[in-house]
Amino acid sequence: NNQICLYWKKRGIPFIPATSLFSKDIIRSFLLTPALLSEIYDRSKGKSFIGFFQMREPVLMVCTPDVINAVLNKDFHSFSSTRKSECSSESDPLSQHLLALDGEKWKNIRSRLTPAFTSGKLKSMFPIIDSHVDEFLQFLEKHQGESIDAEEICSCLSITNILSCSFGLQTECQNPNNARFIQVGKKAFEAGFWTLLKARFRMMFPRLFNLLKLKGYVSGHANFCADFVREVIEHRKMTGFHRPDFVEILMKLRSDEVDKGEDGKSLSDSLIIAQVFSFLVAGYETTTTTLSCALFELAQDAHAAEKLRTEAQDAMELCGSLNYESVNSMDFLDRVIKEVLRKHPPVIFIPRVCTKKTTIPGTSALLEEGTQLLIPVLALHRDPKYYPYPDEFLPQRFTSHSAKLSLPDTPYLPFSEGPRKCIGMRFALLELKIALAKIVMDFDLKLDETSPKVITVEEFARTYKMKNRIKLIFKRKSLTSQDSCSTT
Ligand code: HEM
Repeated sequence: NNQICLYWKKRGIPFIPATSLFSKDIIRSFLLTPALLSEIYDRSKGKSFIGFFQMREPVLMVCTPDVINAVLNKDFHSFSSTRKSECSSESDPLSQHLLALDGEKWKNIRSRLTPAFTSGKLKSMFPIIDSHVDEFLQFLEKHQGESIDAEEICSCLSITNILSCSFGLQTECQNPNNARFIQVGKKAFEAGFWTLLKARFRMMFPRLFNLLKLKGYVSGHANFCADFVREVIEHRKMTGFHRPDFVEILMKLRSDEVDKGEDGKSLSDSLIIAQVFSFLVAGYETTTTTLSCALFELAQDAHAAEKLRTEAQDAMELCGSLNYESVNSMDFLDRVIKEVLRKHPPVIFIPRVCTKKTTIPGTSALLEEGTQLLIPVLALHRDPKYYPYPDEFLPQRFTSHSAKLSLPDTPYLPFSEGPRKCIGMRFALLELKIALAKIVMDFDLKLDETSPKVITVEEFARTYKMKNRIKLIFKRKSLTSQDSCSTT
């Protein structure tokens, strides 16, 4: 142990000693549990950074907004990587997606994917998402008064939107013919306990992970989805079928590039498939968790739900319908979502790896190439220094008059910051806005009595632990004038 601790000592960096390999804490240290990360953050006691060990691997936790800003933004060139070694493309062709790439390959794909997420493209996708939300409302109507599992229904809406918008699947949530595809999509990427173990193993031993030809998903299911996208691409090439989804956008980007004479570098079918997979991997669980947590909070805050309803109705009246412009004009809706993502950020830490020998920004402490860094998003979002009453749900903290809630002043990082920031942020926000605005307009919602009133950080940060936990009851608004749910 002493030998290992020398690692941080030699660099003059404050640190927490490694736990013995035989201690029961070793599992927590391998899994990087939310509770452990909060403990490490608390022990940094206002220092800009603190070293610790994930099992025996040194990791630097970056704790203050100025240094975080340097790592994510200003000195991005020294910290552009998210893992120690790339996934091998031979053992895992689907891993040639944005989340798994680094360096020039990442830069190249990122810049080519960015045009797929402009407001114009998202606006054209509005009717697709809106139609899935309407099917979702029909489901709620059919099951009103029943106790419904929040995670189950939100994951269904989230996967349907992604399979439809990214994979080109023309689907209705409730159509039994699509049920198999939805189940397979969910199973392939569900963040179960084993997926978490594999993710941590890959983080610590990337070369061994590749050598063992392990994959971050269930191969059989993933191949089924990949074959499906391949068929969609072929079908569209042959028939010229038009639908404003990501498959079409990426195919169009490719043909534009070919027109510009960049044929040699054009996006191959498999690269397109890998990218739509990244949208599923990155967007499915994150959106599910956010929507479940938003419904959980609104079910317990009748005042916020009512305010949201009034705002949605006003926006409808002003614009004639709920459309791209009206959902984006809803200021309180925006604050509700911001506060949900502050209190329950689905990505609880952001990993970075030092890509060249460099000093910690603002200090003389030297970091070697390959050093792992970690930004503890959840712990920062729950620090009362930045967010008074951090465990309360207070959308009003995000007023236009409040202090600047972004780096380098305040750590607000649900989607991260800098060049590697979530590329799907605006797509995710659009889905969440349409769903929440429409749900509160049509339904009163309350928590089932069997449901806990508080979700612990361990629960929401581990989606598989949230299953069968939050139970909600929906009641159609028009039917409930006098017996509407009283939720306070
Ligand atoms: C509420 C929902 C979501 C949250 C909270 C979220 C959060 C994040 C975070 C924290 C990152 C890591 C950024 C970094 O390393 O600095 C990320 C990356 C990414 N996200 Fe999201 N995400 C969400 C939804 C989505 C959706 C719906 C999509 C796709 C349509 C998506 C696609 C991606 C991709 C491709 C990356 C990798 C970006 C890169 O490395 O360049 N995300 N997301």
